[in-house]
Amino acid sequence: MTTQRTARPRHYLMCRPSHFTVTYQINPWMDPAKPTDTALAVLQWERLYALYQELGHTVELIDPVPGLPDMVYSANGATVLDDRVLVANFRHAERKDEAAAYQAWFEQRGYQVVHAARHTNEGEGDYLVAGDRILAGTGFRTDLAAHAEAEQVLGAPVVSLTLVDPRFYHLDTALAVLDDGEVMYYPGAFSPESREVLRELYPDALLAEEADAEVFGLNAVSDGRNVLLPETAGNLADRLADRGFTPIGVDLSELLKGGGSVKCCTLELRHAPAAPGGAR
Ligand SMILES: CN(C)C(=N)NCCC[C@H](N)C(=O)O
Repeated sequence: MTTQRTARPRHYLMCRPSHFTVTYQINPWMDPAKPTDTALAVLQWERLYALYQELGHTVELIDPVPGLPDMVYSANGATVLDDRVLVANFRHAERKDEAAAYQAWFEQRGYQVVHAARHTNEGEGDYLVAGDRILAGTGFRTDLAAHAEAEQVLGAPVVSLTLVDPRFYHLDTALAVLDDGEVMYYPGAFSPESREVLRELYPDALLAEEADAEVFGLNAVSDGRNVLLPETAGNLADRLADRGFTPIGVDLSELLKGGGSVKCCTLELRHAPAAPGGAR
């Protein structure tokens, strides 16, 4: 019998790709010699933005900043748990200034804790909240030392996972949280030790094949029932359907040129009810 899945309304932060282009290379997917089409990127992004709202989710927006073309990947801006925000501290100079924009956005909304990170971390690119724990990537972008800082600031136990394949440079390219206790991942992206950790924590996980991982199929967003993922990850979509999820294919081919897809464009805001007199 197929498991019945229940969607939970979510709250997301997105950034319109008004200034999207690829003029530098900080991951293997980016090629500045390949032309980009900003108008098409905006159109594809608008479809994702509309889709979330059609599914009953709330989406807030942060203003894109000229000269910060990667700001569309809002998942990298911070990690939010209840009323606590750990702001990103980007590895590469090209993205460093994004942190101030994200920090200001959260401060203006009256979050209790808005922590400017001491250690290099790239937000939900490497921190995925999975029920009561945080799965944390390291190896390419987020420093291992940052994981202890995340645990302290966000107040949840962190499980460190080491990424070993440069194509999958953020945890959210290699693993997606489908529900509090359920994940899908591509084993080949992880060190043998981390594969063992994942096997123990999630013996029933959906294991993705390389072909689906390579088209960023794991860069997916789930609300517990609907799973939005790149439309090219057809095999993975079928396997999600077998497990009772509703896969929804999305075309973000322009944003793939920057090395990101659905999840990268989506930062989840998980917060407690605003305190009396709070700004939200
Ligand atoms: C799924 N991924 C990797 C993300 N969470 N973010 C995409 C960041 C892309 C940007 N050009 C960079 O290389 O930082």
